[in-house]
Amino acid sequence: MAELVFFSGTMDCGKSTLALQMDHNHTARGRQGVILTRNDRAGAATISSRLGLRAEAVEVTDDFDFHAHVVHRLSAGGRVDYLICDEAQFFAAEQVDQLARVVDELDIDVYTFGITTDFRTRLFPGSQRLIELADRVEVLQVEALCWCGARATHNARTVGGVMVVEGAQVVIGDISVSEDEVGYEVLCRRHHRRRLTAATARASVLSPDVLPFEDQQV
Ligand SMILES: Nc1ncnc2c1ncn2[C@@H]1O[C@H](COP(=O)(O)OP(=O)(O)O)[C@@H](O)[C@H]1O
Ligand SMILES: Cc1cn([C@H]2C[C@H](O)[C@@H](COP(=O)(O)O)O2)c(=O)[nH]c1=O
Repeated sequence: MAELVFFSGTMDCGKSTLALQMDHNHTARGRQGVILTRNDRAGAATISSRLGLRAEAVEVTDDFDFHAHVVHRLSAGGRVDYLICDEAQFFAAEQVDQLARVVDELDIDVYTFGITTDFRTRLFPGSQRLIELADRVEVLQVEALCWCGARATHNARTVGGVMVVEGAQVVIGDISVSEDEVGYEVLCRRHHRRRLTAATARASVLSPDVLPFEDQQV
């Protein structure tokens, strides 16, 4: 029986790498799939991983209908055994419902990949609907780490290394960006709550006005 699976985690935990690996493994066994994504950092109609892998993909737009897209391919004589859907947090809730229809009515496996929460720790609409509808939610095994060494569970948005809490939900970006750019950093919940990024933690340790690092409740 086909299934709808949501592989989730923080930014930089290997989701796109896993998506490309899964596509490779299925293709190697003669299965035919379609890769789809929305707003990849590398540009439109592309899926990219920080390990250097990338592939062409179908770009999902606001008015894209997953069910209609697959039916169209099948009607044109194509074969579709599975869908790989990256950056699924950016999909609309209705689009996730369409993915569930693809699984249930067309018996096609749908593997989705995305971050669950935004820089304010709120669920993205696509992720929320996937958690509600998926047959399985899988948390990636490769753990991204907070600067303190604990497992990173949350995504912070930064400007010049300082965490910000105001702004649009969607701002395409990356970790490790230059000082003046909007970027992201993964943190444990404790440090996300305290808005303590690697840069601000370093600055507070270096400041003569604060207690030594180990004496602080960080
Ligand atoms: N130079 C490197 N050497 C080994 N692994 C790396 C390197 N750069 C990135 N990675 C791995 O790639 C992961 C990020 O993969 P990616 O698929 O881009 O993540 P995501 O899609 O979840 O944001 C990192 O967590 C790390 O494990
Ligand atoms: C937390 C957060 C992230 N984003 C964007 C930033 C990136 O373009 C993607 C995540 O990509 P990754 O492959 O998982 O690294 O999401 C955003 O728009 N808003 C946010 O709050």
